[in-house]
Amino acid sequence: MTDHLTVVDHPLVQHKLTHMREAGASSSKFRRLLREISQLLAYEITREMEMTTKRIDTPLQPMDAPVLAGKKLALISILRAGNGLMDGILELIPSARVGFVGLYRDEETLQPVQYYFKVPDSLEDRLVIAVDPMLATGNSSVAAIDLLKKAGANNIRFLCLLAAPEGVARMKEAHPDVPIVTAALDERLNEMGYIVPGLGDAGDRMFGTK
Ligand SMILES: O=P(O)(O)OC[C@H]1O[C@H](OP(=O)(O)OP(=O)(O)O)[C@H](O)[C@@H]1O
Ligand SMILES: O=c1cc[nH]c(=O)[nH]1
Ligand SMILES: [Mg+2]
Repeated sequence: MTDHLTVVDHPLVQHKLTHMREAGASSSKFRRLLREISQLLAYEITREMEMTTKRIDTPLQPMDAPVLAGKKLALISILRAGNGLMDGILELIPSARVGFVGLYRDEETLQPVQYYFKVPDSLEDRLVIAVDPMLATGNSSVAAIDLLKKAGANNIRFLCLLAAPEGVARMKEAHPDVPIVTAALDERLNEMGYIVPGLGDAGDRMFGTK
């Protein structure tokens, strides 16, 4: 991918996102819509994956048919909310290897606190897609990608549902080589570091916590 930021303005994505933003949406509805959107965003972020051909026999004749090249991609969920995107993407790419980066954002300092890290081997040979619904200050995604690079990843893309301009700028500064795919670029962050208009705390809305 060449653009640093891609906003997927597909009507189905935008319609589903509007329903997710609504304050009254239940956790089950929120999770279902996130799963559905994740597959549409994954479709976009996996464009331009490397391809090769495989010799096969159709019922009529042999052909050199397109297949994905190289090692299986690595899908990395930034816990917890990343899991809401990961499940749907795994349905689309069932052979993906899966990793987890456990981070939460300290509510006062807005700095990420790490509590878990487990990723597939040979990250340096894989396309790595890191997923987290929210890109707010960018502190969490920058930290997660720092860790992935330290573990060897060198071909990383970041998939999120909502991004704030502040977070996009922070990612561009820290990781200009990591393209971002999102469903929407919102207006700004509020004084608490929440994306506005946004949808609130994605993890809490998915899991029914406060
Ligand atoms: O760009 P930032 O300012 O770092 O904010 C974004 C982060 O905040 C949320 O996670 P949270 O800390 O609420 O953890 P959770 O997924 O466990 O709810 C979100 O899922 C991102 O990881
Ligand atoms: O608006 C925001 C900002 C950070 N994390 C969220 O879940 N929502
Ligand atoms: Mg949260």
